[in-house]
Amino acid sequence: MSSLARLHLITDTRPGRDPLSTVRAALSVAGPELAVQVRVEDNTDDRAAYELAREILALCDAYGAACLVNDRLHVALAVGAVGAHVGARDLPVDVARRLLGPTAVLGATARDPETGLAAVDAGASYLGVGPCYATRTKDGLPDPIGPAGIRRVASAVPVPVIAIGGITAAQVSALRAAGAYGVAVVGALSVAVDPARATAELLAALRAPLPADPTPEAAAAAEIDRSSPPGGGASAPSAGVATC
Ligand SMILES: Cc1ncc(COP(=O)(O)OP(=O)(O)O)c(N)n1
Ligand SMILES: Cc1nc(C(=O)O)sc1CCOP(=O)(O)O
Ligand SMILES: [Mg+2]
Repeated sequence: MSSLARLHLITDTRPGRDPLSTVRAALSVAGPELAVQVRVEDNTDDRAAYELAREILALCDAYGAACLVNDRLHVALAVGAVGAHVGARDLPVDVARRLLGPTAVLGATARDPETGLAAVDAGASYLGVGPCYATRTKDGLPDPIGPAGIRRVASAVPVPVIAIGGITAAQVSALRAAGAYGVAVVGALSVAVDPARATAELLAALRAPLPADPTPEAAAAAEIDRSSPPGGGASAPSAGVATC
């Protein structure tokens, strides 16, 4: 895997969900632009977690996508996943880094800049930051932090921030503008009527230029404006801009 994917699909293994078909649909659209995080319910036994991770890793390999395992580092190691994700109630980040080795992808949950910086010091290669918005997928979370919370963490740390919690394609632009490198979703894909289409919409939002980003044409035009002022000759100061 060359660089961290911007779209992370986290598996939904709650009753009535079909994680494998959601992963297949998402991979068929996103290929290597997707990372899949295998996350199982706390009461799922290790054998079932291992079997699911093995199947998902095989699917990811077929599409050149990265497979990460949530919480259970022994499962990540057992199946040969590219990395794992840990949070406050899991093994500490430095221990996870030691177990996974120096080249593994290692995500850590952070909800504030201090926790984020500590996780990076301990070896995290990206941060999962949230909950951005209200979510029904996980109980017991603190209040949503919104794009402002993403900005606080993203502006403080030198690693990619993956925003999480209540995210659909509609929120991606605001989160990217706040500094998120990418997003992680559960429900936006697992409960979608058409998960392939929902994946395409998330990807389109992640690929779209941000409002502040000039188009290549506008950037080129601005470059020409800067180097050749109206009428030619030396640059004329623009109104209200002091020059020395
Ligand atoms: C990308 C990403 N961000 C945050 C989390 C949450 O991890 P954690 O706080 O350990 O909670 P659980 O997912 O283990 O319930 C995540 N999994 N992925
Ligand atoms: C697993 C998880 N962790 C979160 C955190 O903020 O740490 S939010 C979350 C659930 C995300 O699911 P959905 O995309 O359906 O809202
Ligand atoms: Mg965890």
